[in-house]
Amino acid sequence: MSQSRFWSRHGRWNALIPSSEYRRPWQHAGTLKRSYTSPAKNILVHIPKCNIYRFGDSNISPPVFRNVNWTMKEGESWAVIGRGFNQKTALLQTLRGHMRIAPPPPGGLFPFLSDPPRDAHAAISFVSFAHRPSSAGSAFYDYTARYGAVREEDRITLRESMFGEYDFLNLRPKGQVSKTPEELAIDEAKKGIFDELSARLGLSSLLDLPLVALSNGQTRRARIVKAILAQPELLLLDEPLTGLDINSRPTLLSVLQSLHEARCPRIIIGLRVQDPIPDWISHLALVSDGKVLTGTKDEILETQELHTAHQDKATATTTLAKRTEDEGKAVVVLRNVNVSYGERKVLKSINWTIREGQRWHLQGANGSGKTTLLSLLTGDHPQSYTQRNDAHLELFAHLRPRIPTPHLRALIGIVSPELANAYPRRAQTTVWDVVGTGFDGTFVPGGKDGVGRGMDGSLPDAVRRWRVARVWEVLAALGPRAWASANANEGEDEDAEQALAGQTLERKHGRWSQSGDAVVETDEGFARRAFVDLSPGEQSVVLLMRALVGHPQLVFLDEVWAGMGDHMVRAARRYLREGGVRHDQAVVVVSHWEEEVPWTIQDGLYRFRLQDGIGTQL
Ligand SMILES: Nc1ncnc2c1ncn2[C@@H]1O[C@H](COP(=O)(O)OP(=O)(O)OP(=O)(O)O)[C@@H](O)[C@H]1O
Repeated sequence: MSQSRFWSRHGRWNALIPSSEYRRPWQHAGTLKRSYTSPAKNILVHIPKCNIYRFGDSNISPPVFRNVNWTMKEGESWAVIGRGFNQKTALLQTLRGHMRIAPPPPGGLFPFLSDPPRDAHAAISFVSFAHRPSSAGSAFYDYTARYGAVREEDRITLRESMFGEYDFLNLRPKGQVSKTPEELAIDEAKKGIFDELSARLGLSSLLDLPLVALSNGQTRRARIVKAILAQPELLLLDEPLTGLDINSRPTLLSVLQSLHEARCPRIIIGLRVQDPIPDWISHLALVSDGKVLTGTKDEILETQELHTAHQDKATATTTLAKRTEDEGKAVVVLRNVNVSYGERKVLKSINWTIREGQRWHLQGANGSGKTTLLSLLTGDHPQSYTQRNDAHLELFAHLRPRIPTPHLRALIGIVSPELANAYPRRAQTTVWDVVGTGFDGTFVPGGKDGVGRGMDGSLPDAVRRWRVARVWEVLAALGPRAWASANANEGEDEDAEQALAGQTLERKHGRWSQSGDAVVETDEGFARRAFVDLSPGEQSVVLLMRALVGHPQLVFLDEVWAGMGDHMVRAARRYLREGGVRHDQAVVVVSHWEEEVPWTIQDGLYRFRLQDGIGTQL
């Protein structure tokens, strides 16, 4: 069926065509028609000079946000931009009803939902790309399952995940009752929309793959499509661009723009301060140090806050030695390495040598095979064992089958979205425990002092003491005091360190430090906290500490900044550039944002790009 016939039969999902041509959403049978006459209906979000508290905190405790004055009107396009400590996400969580607003806004937080009254829980959706929530359980989730034969329970395909496995039988989701003609009409319209969105977001060729086989960026795009199909009235997307390759970003933004303009759904996006702000965004809510600054994009961009964040990137200095070329010892040698799933060839004849001391940026579009390549090097991929004939996979001067996987885990420090999702979140596991598992590359804390048992199970006392000292070292370099220092100094490190040294370091009132009453958690306090209770950004930092603590020969930093606040990123970048990794360690950074890599070409950075399965050193 041609596209125009499709639209005329089912009513258009107006968002997919320019909004100036068509502005009436939800016209197909059974869906809600909206009119926009009453003034309340034109106000989407209304927070008039209120404080925002965590539930359970009284009005005399310090609020998460003080004196918030935010009115979002129909027709405006808002982004929430946050620096540090996940405050952006806290503001978005406020819109989900996860915070207490005092006094409660007269007319409700969402005036547009008042006539006829609609349930905000049903009307507002939130998609976040933070790590696995703590509610997902404490067990280790085997993230390597996707590389091997797909298990029966993981067989559900992308298409089935959108519409249900028995959809073709036209049955209601959990019953045997056939769908009504009206339901079938809605389904058909939704499928058309789904096909259109899938095509625009590059998912069409993946619809019949098992969900577990999708790459990170492919999964993110699929989650956005699914959220849109659920027909919320307002969709909150937290960091939708993170993890998307450079070509997908404009496409996704243009889809979001047209959906928003057609109000099906309206969209608020959460961005990090360092993210580019899409042209179509007209208004910003800038969240910083317990304050929310709202206004037009131009007004907010003029404020000092955003400038400093951008300046920081330019001011860092490097300590990286000059390019080592062929001097260092080879830690990885790949020759003619291949990975395929049936007919699907993901990596074709890859040749790549990584030497000690080198810093690499591994590049490639979503689905180009970066994670697959790293999983060969970490030994997690079953095909790391089966490189035969002229294919050669050598790790730390041994052929892969000759080096036991537990040894590899101790020799490689890794941060990745897959590992972050998989890391067990047991109630009793502390930050110290998690960092301590980095020495042996395990997932279960153990050994005296929680610093592991060593490869042969007997850790000499001297090594144990070194490990303990080393945990304190990374806690100091990457923990809350380092973030506060990065926050305070905006570039002048020494002054800030001195200012901090004079402070009483104690923890008060959760994770959000308030402006004016600088409160910084001690390393000891942070080390004792339960990993599961940390914010996603804090968890990311702790997993970075885990990757670096043992000074492993090879470090993989895959989307290392995910979820981290601006201050954390600054502290971690500084540490990485200024001695956090030594000259005998090799580092591979995977990121779709060149500016996120802690080193530049001038510093001697090497680049390896995957495209259509082929790897090229640039
Ligand atoms: N079991 C499988 N069967 C078929 N294809 C698979 C399987 N596992 C992975 N793939 C495909 O392999 C390709 C490479 O995936 P990979 O996760 O390595 O990409 P990536 O470069 O890391 O992407 P991203 O930037 O989105 O993280 C993807 O197109 C994915 O769909």
